Amino acid sequence: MTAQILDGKATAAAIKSELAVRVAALKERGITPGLGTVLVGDDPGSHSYVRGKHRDCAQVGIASIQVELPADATQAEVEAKVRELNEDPACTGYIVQLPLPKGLDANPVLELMDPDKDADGLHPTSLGRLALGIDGPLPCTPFGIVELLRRHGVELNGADVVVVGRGVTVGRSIGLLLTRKSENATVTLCHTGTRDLSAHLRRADIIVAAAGVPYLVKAEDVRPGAAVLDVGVSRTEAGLVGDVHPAVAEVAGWLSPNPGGVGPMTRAMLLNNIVEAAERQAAQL
Ligand SMILES: Nc1nc2c(c(=O)[nH]1)N[C@@H](CN(C=O)c1ccc(C(=O)N[C@@H](CCC(=O)O)C(=O)O)cc1)CN2
Repeated sequence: MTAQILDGKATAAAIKSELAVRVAALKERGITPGLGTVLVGDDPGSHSYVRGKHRDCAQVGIASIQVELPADATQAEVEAKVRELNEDPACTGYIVQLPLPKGLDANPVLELMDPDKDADGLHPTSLGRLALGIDGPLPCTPFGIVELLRRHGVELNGADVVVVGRGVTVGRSIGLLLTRKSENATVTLCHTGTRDLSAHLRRADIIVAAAGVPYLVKAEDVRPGAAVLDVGVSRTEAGLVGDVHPAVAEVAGWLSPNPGGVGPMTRAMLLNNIVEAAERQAAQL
């Protein structure tokens, strides 16, 4: 068996075309959505992701506000930038690129954001809304995964989903999305304390590998026909390496590759969150 590809690049392009139409409609009503980004430090991955986010904005007609701080910025300096974006009317939504450099605490920064401008769905209010089933911005990577599966016709209803990794951007929140009535999946969250990871993986209909451990998921861990999404990425001497071993493609029914899978979807759902927030704002006019 060779897995069918869950093509994040093509799916994200289709979503961006749909969003461009909605942005044009907002502009006709005098509303220009604007994405702000706060990028601290010189991590090359974070710089590349943020560049990608602003490139996407230009493609769909969303305005860009870019805030950059050096790696030795203080907690107070980062928080001051967040306060500025809270007050900036041109910025309808924004994100703080994670992780922050060592020595900075992301949680107080996220808490300081205006929840109505949270484009990442990572503010405590947004995560609380998700837990309570109240509409609001959804975390971009989990949202992108759901959308990628949905647009390829991969069944979530009743599926056994095994997630590996408990980071805040994926593992912590994806269970909240996938166990909603609309998705109706059963979710197991595995992490470094999990006793027999292979046993969990082998019974999964869908695997979301978001641990940041090179080739953690091997072909022998995957049930034939399962859908496997490679989310984690590690920078090694051999270049960027995902969490899923290439031989998994011979066993899985569906494979979301890395790159070209969940990454572009994360960016597309960020734009979606910005457009939805602007539409909510337009409905109040
Ligand atoms: N504030 C946030 N920080 C982080 C998030 C997030 O959702 N919000 N997620 C990740 C990084 N991330 C988004 O910021 C991200 C990761 C990957 C991609 C992407 O498009 N990847 C491409 C490859 C790009 C390259 O090689 O440089 C792909 O997978 O094809 C976009 C965004 C952690 N931080």
